[in-house]
Amino acid sequence: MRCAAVLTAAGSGTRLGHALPKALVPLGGTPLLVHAARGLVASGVVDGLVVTAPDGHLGEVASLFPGGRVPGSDVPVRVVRGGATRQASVAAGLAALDDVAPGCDAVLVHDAARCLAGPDLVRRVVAALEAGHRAVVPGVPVTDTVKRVVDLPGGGARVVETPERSALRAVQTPQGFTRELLERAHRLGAERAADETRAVSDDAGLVESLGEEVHLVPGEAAALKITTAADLELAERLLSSS
Ligand SMILES: Nc1ccn([C@@H]2O[C@H](COP(=O)(O)OP(=O)(O)OP(=O)(O)O)[C@@H](O)[C@H]2O)c(=O)n1
Ligand SMILES: C[C@](O)(CO)[C@H](O)COP(=O)(O)O
Repeated sequence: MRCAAVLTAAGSGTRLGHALPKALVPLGGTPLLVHAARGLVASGVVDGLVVTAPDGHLGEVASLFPGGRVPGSDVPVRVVRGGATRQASVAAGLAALDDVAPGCDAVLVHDAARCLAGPDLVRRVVAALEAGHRAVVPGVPVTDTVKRVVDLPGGGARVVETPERSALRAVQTPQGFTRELLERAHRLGAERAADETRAVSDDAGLVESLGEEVHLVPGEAAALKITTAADLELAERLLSSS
């Protein structure tokens, strides 16, 4: 199996509130997106990488990959301009796959924001693809009780349902797909984007809307998504204790 990865790094990081776009924020002195790229490559199962960069930062992102390679490896990198949404950024990345891994038949989609995801996690996702699954997500059990709510007209919200917790998983990235399935799911996603009221927040969600099966593999705590300043502090502690 020939596997390429799309590393989504084009978000602004509004909830983090840093002066830099989130993927360029340093963790232990190294930008989040470089940590994430190294984690993918350390798995030994990624043949090429497309990075989606924030508008206005393409040169800066490219300079993090001297010679067009992930530092410390010979894995080729192409930097492309991301889109207005994560979904649009992934689609832009998919269009460049053949520049880094011509003819690849599997794709990982990974968030720069999950910068500490480790090589074992990446290998678990790819092993499930190699075993014949066409869509694979890593997930961890949910530890909070989750409520479905509706907003009230005057403000606040009302609980309408408590889903059975044992059946819930918080899903992470990298998510893995056969290339054919992911490209088909994104074509459908682009068609629906204009009139869809409920945005799909991950790639597996697009695949599910095709009626295709998505396989779950165990996730890991280190693959937390850096969303807020508190997440960044936690990641700093995890990094310095590793
Ligand atoms: N238009 C976008 C939006 C997000 N992303 C990437 O998708 C991942 C997950 O997105 P999220 O954590 O929501 O990042 P931001 O959109 O930057 O965060 P915020 O919503 O707080 O602005 C991140 O690695 C982010 O860089 C992207 O490539 N293109
Ligand atoms: C793809 C993802 O990381 C899976 O948990 C998540 O859906 C991204 O969500 P965000 O709101 O774009 O951070």
